Amino acid sequence: MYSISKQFSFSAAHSLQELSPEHPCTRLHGHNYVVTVYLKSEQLNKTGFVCDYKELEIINEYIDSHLDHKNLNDIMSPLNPSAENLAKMLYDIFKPAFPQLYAVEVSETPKTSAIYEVESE
Ligand SMILES: Nc1nc2c(c(=O)[nH]1)N=C([C@H](O)[C@H](O)COP(=O)(O)OP(=O)(O)OP(=O)(O)O)CN2
Ligand SMILES: [Zn+2]
Repeated sequence: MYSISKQFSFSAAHSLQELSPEHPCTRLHGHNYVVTVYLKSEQLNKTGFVCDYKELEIINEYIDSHLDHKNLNDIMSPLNPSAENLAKMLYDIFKPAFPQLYAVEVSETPKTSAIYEVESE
């Protein structure tokens, strides 16, 4: 099995619900998000690629136009804009265009990340 990944970044704000009132993440704050998409295939195309990284440019375009410098609470409502929910949302958006997509990772800080991954199809 071959696997490839590509990273994209954007800046956005959010506040998290369903936390104790004293939790700092209930307040509006921002992150420099990093999104990593993972694609896999048992076979390579004639170029020797799972998929040309260049084909993933539409992911960049989506992130730039829909997520960058936005409030994720507006975009993801009624979902809580956690990294986990954002990873699943992006998987569902990009899967139709990229059937080899099997995971999306969302990192809010250099020390944390959440992954939505489909085990096997
Ligand atoms: N499982 C999750 N936990 C948390 C999420 C999340 O999306 N999923 N999000 C947050 C906050 O939005 C934010 O990411 C804060 O994270 P945290 O690691 O607490 O950030 P800090 O910089 O404050 O961490 P330090 O403890 O200072 O390293 C919270 N949890
Ligand atoms: Zn946060």
